[in-house]
Amino acid sequence: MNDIRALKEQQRDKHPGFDSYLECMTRSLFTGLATFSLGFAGVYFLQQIGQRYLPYTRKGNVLVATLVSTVAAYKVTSDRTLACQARWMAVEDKYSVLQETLETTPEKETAKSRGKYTDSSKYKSGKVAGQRHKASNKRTSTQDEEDEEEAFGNGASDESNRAQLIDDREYDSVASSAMHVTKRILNAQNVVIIQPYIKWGPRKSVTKPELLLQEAEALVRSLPRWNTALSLKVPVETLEKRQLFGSGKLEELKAIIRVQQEAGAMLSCVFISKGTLTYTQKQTLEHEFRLPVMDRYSVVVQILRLHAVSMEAKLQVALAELPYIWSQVKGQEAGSKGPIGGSRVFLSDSQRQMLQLRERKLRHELASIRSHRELLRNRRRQKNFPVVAVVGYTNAGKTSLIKALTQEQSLQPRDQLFATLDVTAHAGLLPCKLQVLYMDTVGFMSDIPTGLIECFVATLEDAMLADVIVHVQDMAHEAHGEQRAHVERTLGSLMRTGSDRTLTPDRIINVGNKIDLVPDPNVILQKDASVEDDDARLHLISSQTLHGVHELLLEVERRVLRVTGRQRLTIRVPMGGPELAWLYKNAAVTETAADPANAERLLVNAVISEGKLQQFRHLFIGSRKT
Ligand SMILES: Nc1nc2c(ncn2[C@@H]2O[C@H](COP(=O)(O)OP(=O)(O)OP(=O)(O)O)[C@@H](O)[C@H]2O)c(=O)[nH]1
Ligand SMILES: [Mg+2]
Repeated sequence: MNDIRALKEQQRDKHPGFDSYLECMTRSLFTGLATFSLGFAGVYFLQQIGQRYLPYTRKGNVLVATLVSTVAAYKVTSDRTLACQARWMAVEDKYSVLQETLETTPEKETAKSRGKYTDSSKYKSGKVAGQRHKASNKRTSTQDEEDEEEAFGNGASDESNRAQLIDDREYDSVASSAMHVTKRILNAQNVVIIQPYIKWGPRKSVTKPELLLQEAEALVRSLPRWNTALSLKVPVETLEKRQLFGSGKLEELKAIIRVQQEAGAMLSCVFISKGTLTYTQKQTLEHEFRLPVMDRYSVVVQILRLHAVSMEAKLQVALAELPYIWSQVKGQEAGSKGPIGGSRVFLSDSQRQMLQLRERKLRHELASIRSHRELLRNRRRQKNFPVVAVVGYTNAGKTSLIKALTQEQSLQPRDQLFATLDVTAHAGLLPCKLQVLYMDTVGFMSDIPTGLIECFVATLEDAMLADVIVHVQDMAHEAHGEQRAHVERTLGSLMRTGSDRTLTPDRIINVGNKIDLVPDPNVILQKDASVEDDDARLHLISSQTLHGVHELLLEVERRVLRVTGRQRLTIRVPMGGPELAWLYKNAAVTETAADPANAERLLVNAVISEGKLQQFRHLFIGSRKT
């Protein structure tokens, strides 16, 4: 697993002997030999000086030097070996627990299909399974498997039921007539983008129309083989009008499209960048333009369909499509007499039943996946790894930031909207050597109907329950202020709806990303200097050049320690005793040193939670003082 390998490599420099037992022993032996040589040379040299005054023989000198350096070398080697052994065993145990935690996150499915992590079955056999058994000595792997079966029911048949739900031809034809979405984009699509905006009055668009248009273009760019043939912004009085635009404007738009077509452009569709078009608006515009018309909802659904990798994400997207189809059907039933010419959604009785049944099945399957997620979340909590969720507007650089913080090479940031559709866990190491799990999340976007986002809210539950939330903002984006406000509003409403945790400022770290693209970062710094609460300050970084990433890591550490009630302590433990191994396993050990006051003891600097400290006290203290 790449996370584990990267972590081990990071630790390797800091912990001699970390990587393998053999290496551990070899290093101890070399330290012993070095002590012997230095000791011998030192003692011999001192005796040579003393020989002027005392009657030493050469043989005597060698004998004394050998004796003294052998004792010193023995002491150093044995202490080092014991410490090394304890550390090696404990750290390996701890990693196997981490490995198991990552393996059993809901992302296991995603990871498998992306080939991101190694096959989990490998860890259930042989050496690693043995270690896992040792590490989680209260739970056996059989218990784990029973839990999984209990939560998932009969795994294989569930999988095939879910795959059937996704691959349903009858449904696909209904979806394609209602939304113009397709399973695969086979041919190049030339899209006309029209961005309507209200110029005056109380309902005036908050975001500048140029920025809205840029976002619409970015949505089109996120689809393979989709090109923008033409993009226009059009002022309107209201977004509710039957034909959306005034008659004069509509004629103007039709003429522009006609000119394009006469010049030989093969236009595929018109993308009206409005959340959802009503059935009548869509019908009217399709009739007028003589081209299929899509709105933001259907374009986003098309992107989500193509980017969904895990079964959960696919089911979520499938569920997100249904309200849209029903709204089109209802619009038609309401007797809106749209002109003939648009794509009508005729549903037979059996198709209606099919849609109703599909909705029930999708909800059932998602509920079962979510109960499994809950189970895994509880298990992850028991394992006590602090969780840091990375949230933000789509394309702000969440995945890139996690890559910068964890050095996990398998993460592939993409310049696409909604590139990440699954909440995935990635192991990282804080400067104090405490392991944390970073959760990558689905990006937010404004002007996306709530029905579409609701389906992904459940995946954000994990993020809401994280110890610390990192809010990534794209400082190079002109509308970063609006984007930040939108994310904060959405996070606030998510907290109100489902979570038992409050969104206190000490849990949120504001990160200003892509600072390498900002011509004058001082302007941002000056603005931020007026913020009184230190916790609300913006941390300026670039995930690409890694500028400010180390400072951010220190801030993440500070918050994690504070929020999770962990503390740094120096604990005195007997050399080679069980205490050291216990600390390596249950706390983050930063440093060990010989106790100058007592040669039999070690001073261990560790980061430990209050609960674990109580446990340590209970297990080891009482009979002795630390
Ligand atoms: N110049 C620059 N580009 C960056 C930086 N961080 C991210 N990017 C680029 O921004 C694009 C989006 O990055 P991602 O990390 O995929 O963004 P995201 O927030 O995970 O996006 P979604 O998963 O789609 O919501 C990619 O092309 C990155 O290479 C940065 O600090 N500087
Ligand atoms: Mg991402």
